[in-house]
Amino acid sequence: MEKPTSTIPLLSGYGSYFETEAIVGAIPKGQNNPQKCPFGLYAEQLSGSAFTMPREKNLRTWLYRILPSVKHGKVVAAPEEAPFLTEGTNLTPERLRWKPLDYSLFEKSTDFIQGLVTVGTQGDPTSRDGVAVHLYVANSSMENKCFFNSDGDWLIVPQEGGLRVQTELGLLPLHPGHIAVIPRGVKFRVELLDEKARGYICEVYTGHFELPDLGLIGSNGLAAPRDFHYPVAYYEEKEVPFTVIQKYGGQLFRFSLDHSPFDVVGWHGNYAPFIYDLSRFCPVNSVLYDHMDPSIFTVLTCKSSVPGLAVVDFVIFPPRWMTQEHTFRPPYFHRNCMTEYMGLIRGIYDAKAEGFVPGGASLHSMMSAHGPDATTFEKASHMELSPSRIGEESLAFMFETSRVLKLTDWALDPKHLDVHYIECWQSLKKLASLSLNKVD
Ligand SMILES: O=C(O)Cc1cc(O)ccc1O
Ligand SMILES: [Fe+2]
Repeated sequence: MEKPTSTIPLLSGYGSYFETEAIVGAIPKGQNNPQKCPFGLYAEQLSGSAFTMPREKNLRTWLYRILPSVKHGKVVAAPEEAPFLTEGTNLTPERLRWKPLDYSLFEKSTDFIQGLVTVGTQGDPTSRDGVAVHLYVANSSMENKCFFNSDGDWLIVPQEGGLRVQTELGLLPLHPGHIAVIPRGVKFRVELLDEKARGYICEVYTGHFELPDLGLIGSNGLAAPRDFHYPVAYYEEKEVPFTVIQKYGGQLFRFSLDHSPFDVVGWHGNYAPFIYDLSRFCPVNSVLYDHMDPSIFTVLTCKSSVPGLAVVDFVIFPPRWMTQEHTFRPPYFHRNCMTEYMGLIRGIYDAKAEGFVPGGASLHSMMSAHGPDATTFEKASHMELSPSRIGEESLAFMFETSRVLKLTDWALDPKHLDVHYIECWQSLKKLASLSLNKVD
């Protein structure tokens, strides 16, 4: 089922080496930094990995722009730019569930940066290791203002409202059901295509998001490299006062420009933002019996230095057929050494009959017991096991992290929580009656 596509031109191929020019000839031929660049452009390198990383992990892009990034005003602290973007300091192993972020959180006009709310953080962006979970809510576009994050990559999961993301490397359309990754350092601004927008963000301070290995699955399946789309070069030549917001070491700073920073006329390299349509995901699962671990649905991973241990995996629970025989089909009861933050883009999640609503979220931290609620357990224990379809209308996701999230005050405020969450398991009954076998 082909969906209407955006008119914004895009490049395709995860991890490819791209060359794109908004004006033919903007990229110098045969060398990166000639004495004089074509059309009087400035050459600037943006490095996403250390210069010396092995070739397969080496990330950098050459930008050919009207003015170099270095021409900007004095940097000043600007915590007021996003008052709810804070470090997490609270620890609790309790199972938590949140209501959807309220659009009236900010009464006035709120852009994507002003409407950021941190749920939890772990690690230290200044030692470049860790993870953070944020939410955003917005009702206005960023005007003559952009943002960049020195601390890591942002994986953005829109839940409501279409966005047009203008990046230094070009334009990206971003709609619910799709995701974007904006790598560390890339400047961007967010325009709203609808009246309001809301979503989730996973930030990694460590490394970068990448496609997971497929192991024995083979060379196809899950997210295919060709379904990742990158921007073509797109520039504006605007001499207007422009504000740049920078996140650096978890804190916000601001500086001004006298021109638009979206002035890159051509670029070549392999370090760039991208989008991915989650409906392109090709799920692989058990086709006979038992419930597989959710790692089978990993779209992108941010690896740690320990083989097989992710800093965070981005996992989805996509529309699919369930065919397992003599199997309890929803997620099992479990305790996990990883921490699971989940969100719902639309529909219903098969482990939770009610309460986990689109725009809401849940957190099951390291070793905290969780699983299907009592209603789901009852139903799935007795249902007839014919092939059944989790329909197009359902899409949940998980940020599964090896780090334990420290929560912000916002996240622990009962106003934002579903304070009755743990009641969903309390009516689980003892089903076994083993007293006959008891040895006195
Ligand atoms: O807790 C959850 O709902 C996420 C999850 C889903 C699943 O299918 C198996 C394990 C797991 O943690
Ligand atoms: Fe889980």
